Amino acid sequence: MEPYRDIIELGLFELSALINPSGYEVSFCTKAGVTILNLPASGAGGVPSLECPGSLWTEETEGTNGVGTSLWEARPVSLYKSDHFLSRYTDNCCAAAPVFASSGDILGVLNITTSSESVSRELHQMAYNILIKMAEKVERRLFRHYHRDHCLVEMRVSPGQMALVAAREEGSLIAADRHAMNFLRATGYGIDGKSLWNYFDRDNSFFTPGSSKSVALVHKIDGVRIPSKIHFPIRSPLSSGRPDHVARAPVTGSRSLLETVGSDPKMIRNAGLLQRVRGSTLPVLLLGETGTGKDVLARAIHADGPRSHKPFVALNCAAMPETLIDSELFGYSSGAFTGARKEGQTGRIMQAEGGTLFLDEIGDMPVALQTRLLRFLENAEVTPIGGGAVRRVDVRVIAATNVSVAQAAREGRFRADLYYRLAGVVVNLPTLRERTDFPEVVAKILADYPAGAGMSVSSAAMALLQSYEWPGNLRELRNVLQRAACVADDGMIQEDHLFFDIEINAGVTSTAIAPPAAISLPPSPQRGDERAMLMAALRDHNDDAAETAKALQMSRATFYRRLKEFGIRPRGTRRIQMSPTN
Ligand SMILES: Nc1ncnc2c1ncn2[C@@H]1O[C@H](COP(=O)(O)OP(=O)(O)OP(=O)(O)O)[C@@H](O)[C@H]1O
Repeated sequence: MEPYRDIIELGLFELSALINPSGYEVSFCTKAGVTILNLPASGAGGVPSLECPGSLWTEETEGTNGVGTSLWEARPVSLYKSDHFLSRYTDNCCAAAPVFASSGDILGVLNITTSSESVSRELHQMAYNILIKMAEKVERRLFRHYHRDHCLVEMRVSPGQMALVAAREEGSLIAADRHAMNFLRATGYGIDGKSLWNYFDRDNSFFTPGSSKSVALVHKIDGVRIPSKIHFPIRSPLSSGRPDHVARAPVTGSRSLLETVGSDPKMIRNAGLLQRVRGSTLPVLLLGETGTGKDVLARAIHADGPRSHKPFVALNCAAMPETLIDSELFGYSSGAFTGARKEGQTGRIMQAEGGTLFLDEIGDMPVALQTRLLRFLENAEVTPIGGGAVRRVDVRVIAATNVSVAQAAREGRFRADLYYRLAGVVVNLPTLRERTDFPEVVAKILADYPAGAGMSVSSAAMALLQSYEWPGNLRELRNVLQRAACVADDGMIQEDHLFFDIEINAGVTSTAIAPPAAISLPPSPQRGDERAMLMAALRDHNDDAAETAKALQMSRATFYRRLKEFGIRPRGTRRIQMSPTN
């Protein structure tokens, strides 16, 4: 179970992002019916979760219920209020879909539940459809992960159905998912000891590994062409990029100053300045908006300097009460105050001896403490609270803040003399929207994150990222990319994998934040789900608008109008070609 946990968590996360606004909580239960993972409904406040971890949902114990019935029948199940057997559940709507392991056994079920009164039968049906798609997606991810060292063939066996097989490079079959099994068995064969070429005309292009490629496998018996994609082993050095990418995450080792600064001219100037004072003890003051990378840069300055083999000690001055900062910084002698340790405590400054002391959020340091810090910076001596021997300390101080200390000094909240002491070298970090090396930053952040390493970003997704304001700067970009890397299915981040922190930002920043058009928030949960459903349907039909519209039983004109209404921007060329008669 453990190796699969990450993949299942990603599925839950993605499912939650899609249906949580309608008041659903999502969970995963083992094949024994025990909830092991749960994401509560947003805005649930103190309302207890319906499916908390550890709860048991078998048919025997709880009567007809989503999880238990789905496990029993080994198929997706949806229950709307009075469909439940026990009266205590008849206010709830739930649905569950089994997830099959690549062996064909049930691994567990994905489950959605809500007690929200506003969920109509239609909305629940939509949520159910999304759940089924997600369970299949999780299954495909599990299959791909399990067979990542084999050739993977993705066959579109019907307009809405993808089937996966794992094969050796010469075509002999290793495994097939349940959709492929159905498809191949339909020809009257099992897969044991078989090769792809028992079912399809031999395709010589299959034998030239190098990258993912699209082929049409021609069925031996009826000559039907099955559009397929072949992916050679992901770990093979031969499996290089796909055509539609603009950023490919390089593999990075430990982060140096130069790696940290990227190729933005302002950051390069900063790096040059820092290199020139590399060996000195001149204090460095890092100024920049929240999330611009001050902490990361401080660590890189230390790691790249002659003190790298000595401690790097960080103290967040905003996160501690005044009394604690004092004792944290300077330490205290035995019995200095009530509650103090008998043997006293060494302060952070002493702990950083020979190395670097990083004072984060220095602009929030209480004025009384600023005086003590100034004294230390002037004479490099520490006197623990409660007395004791004065110690000389050799540390380099790096301070950082996202508030304007110059302004704070003018207003008397920050000692001007401390400002000048700290400002030996002042480094202004540009905001993310000012940086000129955006794609490079994206690649670097992706490479830092296990699920992101090796991921590409489509041109459209990159354009969308670049159009955003990024009030949370690199930190926010990291969050968005991490989420996207979690939900992207095939190594490529697309527009609809991007979920921005708009709600969070709306609460905490004064900057005007324009959400990019394609992710504008839906006005109501129902609309949100319809949008998600449209996007899921498009994905399932390989972004083919004609096929998607047909599957949804909509005219193409209506389908395009809905896409436009929901701000869904089509990707492939087929989607933007529409005949005037439609
Ligand atoms: N050079 C970089 N390359 C890649 N990612 C970076 C870089 N700098 C910062 N980040 C990402 O942005 C996140 C936030 O960076 P950091 O904590 O250094 O910002 P900060 O300016 O100190 O923020 P705050 O002022 O809120 O403390 C990091 O955790 C990291 O994920």
